[in-house]
Amino acid sequence: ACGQVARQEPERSRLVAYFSRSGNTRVIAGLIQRSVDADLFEIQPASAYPADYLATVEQARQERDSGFEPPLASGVAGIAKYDTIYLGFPIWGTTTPPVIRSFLRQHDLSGKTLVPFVTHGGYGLGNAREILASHAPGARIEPPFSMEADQERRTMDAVNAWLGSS
Ligand SMILES: Cc1cc2nc3c(=O)[nH]c(=O)nc-3n(C[C@H](O)[C@H](O)[C@H](O)COP(=O)(O)O)c2cc1C
Repeated sequence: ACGQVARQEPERSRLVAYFSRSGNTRVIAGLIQRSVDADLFEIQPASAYPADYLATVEQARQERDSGFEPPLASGVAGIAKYDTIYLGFPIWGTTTPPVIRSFLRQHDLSGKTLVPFVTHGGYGLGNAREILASHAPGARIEPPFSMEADQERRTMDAVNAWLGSS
């Protein structure tokens, strides 16, 4: 018989999941994804943060202080098939953005390897490592890759100064 064998793409075992507001972390996510041949998932809140930077800072501060975990726009289908998750985010208010806590709460990463990649505006990782450890129990968490990246605040200050003087 002429057996019809469904040709399937080999399933990828690596996932790059990231959150990015101003694009710095997204650039790194793309670099990793193309380098290690991973699936890519953008973590997004169900309701987007304000376009205004200062309004976002204030909302993020309130959500951090109250421990709020914002609902996500969507989750990763079939998280079980991945053995390595590269998780990328910016530092917000010296910690992980609230959506990262939501993401870790909603996806069981136990038994998986978690590779954090982090951008910050010059003040370092804050308590992000502790949050990852407490929210991804059972995951093997690798030392994070981190780097300083451009701050939206600096761009905003420069543009506002120019607008105010023109
Ligand atoms: C709401 C908010 C809070 C931030 N808080 C911090 C902070 O506490 N420490 C820091 O070094 N950078 C802070 N930053 C700067 C970002 O971490 C940095 O610009 C990062 O690269 C942005 O990544 P993205 O472009 O992927 O969104 C903050 C940025 C925003 C929008």
